Amino acid sequence: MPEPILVLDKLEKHFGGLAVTQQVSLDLRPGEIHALIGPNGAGKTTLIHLVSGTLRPDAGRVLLDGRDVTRLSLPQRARLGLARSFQITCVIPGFSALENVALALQAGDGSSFRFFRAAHHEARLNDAARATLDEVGLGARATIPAGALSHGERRQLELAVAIATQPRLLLLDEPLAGAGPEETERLIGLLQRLKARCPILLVEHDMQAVFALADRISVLNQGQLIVTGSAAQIQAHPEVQTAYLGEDEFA
Ligand SMILES: Nc1ncnc2c1ncn2[C@@H]1O[C@H](COP(=O)(O)OP(=O)(O)OP(=O)(O)O)[C@@H](O)[C@H]1O
Repeated sequence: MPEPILVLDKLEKHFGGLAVTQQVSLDLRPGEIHALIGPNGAGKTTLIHLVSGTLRPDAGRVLLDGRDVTRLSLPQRARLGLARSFQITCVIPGFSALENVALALQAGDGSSFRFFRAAHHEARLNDAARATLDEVGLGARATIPAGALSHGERRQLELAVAIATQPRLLLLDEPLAGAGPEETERLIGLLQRLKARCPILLVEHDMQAVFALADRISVLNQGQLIVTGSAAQIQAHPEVQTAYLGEDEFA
């Protein structure tokens, strides 16, 4: 089995007296989509914050490629290849899709944003940006301002911006939220293709999408990890069914 890219080791987080993350351990391996699910308030978003570096755990460790990054800030983790999409991704509405990706590529190169005017004329950068847009299925929309893209296309662009920095992994918090049925299908296909290049830790409420996409699923409930397993394993798990009582995902 390949070495995991990301390891969460007994992570703990409290907000006042509330234990929101309790001894949570899981890993993310190359080529996989690992979905994190659980009822409302289970602690999924908090766990993503602990991984990205927005929040520091009270105890436990986050390892990226075997390196302990627990004490590193969000930008320091991002530089090591931890890309979080959709909440911190900066897409500039007035810039074309191509310019947005070129800017991300340039930032990933370590060059200064001061040079972006010159850079967007640079053929090499544009070729790479175009290839990234092709990869997410937006090649034909390269010249359209980001602000004029449809909701689903904007998500595709956000993914292009995220992968332009050549991350080691992607943290995706509800990438399908607000997408219509066709857009959802397109995004599922895209995530399926992207995972070979970049493994994905995914928080998603759309259970059908989770079952279609995830190689492994971890279920959180009240801050505790109940089980990690395949879709069939977690669907058959009695504690998972109890945790979801009253919610419609497993009805
Ligand atoms: N900054 C905070 N201060 C205090 N309590 C918080 C804070 N952030 C989250 N919580 C609490 O922690 C618990 C877990 O919240 P979290 O947002 O991580 O859950 P979630 O599984 O992502 O929920 P949802 O599916 O509804 O988005 C909730 O009870 C929430 O009210």
